[in-house]
Amino acid sequence: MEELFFIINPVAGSGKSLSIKTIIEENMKDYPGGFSISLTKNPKEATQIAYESNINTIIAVGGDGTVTEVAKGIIRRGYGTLGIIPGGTGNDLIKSLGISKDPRDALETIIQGKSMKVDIGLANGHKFLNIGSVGLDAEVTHTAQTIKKQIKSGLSYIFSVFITLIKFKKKDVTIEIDGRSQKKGLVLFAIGNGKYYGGGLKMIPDANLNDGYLHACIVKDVSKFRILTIFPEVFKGTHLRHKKYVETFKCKEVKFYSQQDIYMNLDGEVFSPGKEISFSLADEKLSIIVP
Ligand SMILES: Nc1ncnc2c1ncn2[C@@H]1O[C@H](COP(=O)(O)OP(=O)(O)OP(=O)(O)O)[C@@H](O)[C@H]1O
Repeated sequence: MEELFFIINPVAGSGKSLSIKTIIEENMKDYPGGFSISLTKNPKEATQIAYESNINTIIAVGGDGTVTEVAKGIIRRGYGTLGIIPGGTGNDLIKSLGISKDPRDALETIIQGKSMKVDIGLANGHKFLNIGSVGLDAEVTHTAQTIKKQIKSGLSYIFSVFITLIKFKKKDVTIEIDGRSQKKGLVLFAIGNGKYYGGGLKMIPDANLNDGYLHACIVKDVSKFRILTIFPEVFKGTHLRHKKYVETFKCKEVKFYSQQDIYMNLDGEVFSPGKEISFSLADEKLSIIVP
């Protein structure tokens, strides 16, 4: 049995992750491989801690933000396996991986140590694991990061949807999918390897983490009333049945040109890439512990 290294974000899930420290200490005390724990002291620090560690298997204890940060450290280091114990307000990636949201069960999965190699997304050179998006969603995430300071709840994302919708204008874009170009007015474009984002929205139900393809969902230019009627269906993934407004595809590469400056959301982090984004898959994969 190999040594395990846990990186805990003590503020994730408003302290839920910190409470998992005791669960780890109790359940790991007789673990033959040995273990160590590090608590992050500052935002983004998990990437550097993972990068500097020489322990092969590193477990992120926190929300999707912490998971992405630890993953980036492992990818930059060039070797190793990622484990996840969910302790955040948002843990969307585990839903695509089949990892339990119960920390004890998730720890049991880690001890069993079965892993799978997942695809890594690339967007203008930035790596991501779950979903990248442009349009309404990215603007919602931008708003959510502002209002989250006031509303400490998974519902902050839902509130942000309504606030952003009021001022939202469609995006005029050209999308080049594996070399085939089409002009569109769109509300939302989401692409990646995971199915869920935004705290439980099943945006790309057909996505697959390890099939070597990017999976995308486009919500075309529709009225705000129509968006409001379709939106609740995204929780179940049944929005795909509205084929007139919602389109899905899988591909190797997407080039995205917008007439307006846009925001891009990559695994919950908002970027301002200007007017052009290129989405593809990295050459390497990431090993993640799964049930
Ligand atoms: N010690 C720390 N103090 C403050 N922020 C931290 C600390 N350690 C990590 N962070 C930051 O906390 C943020 C949120 O982490 P994470 O997504 O894992 O938790 P969460 O509770 O699900 O978050 P969110 O409120 O975004 O849903 C990350 O951006 C991370 O960089």
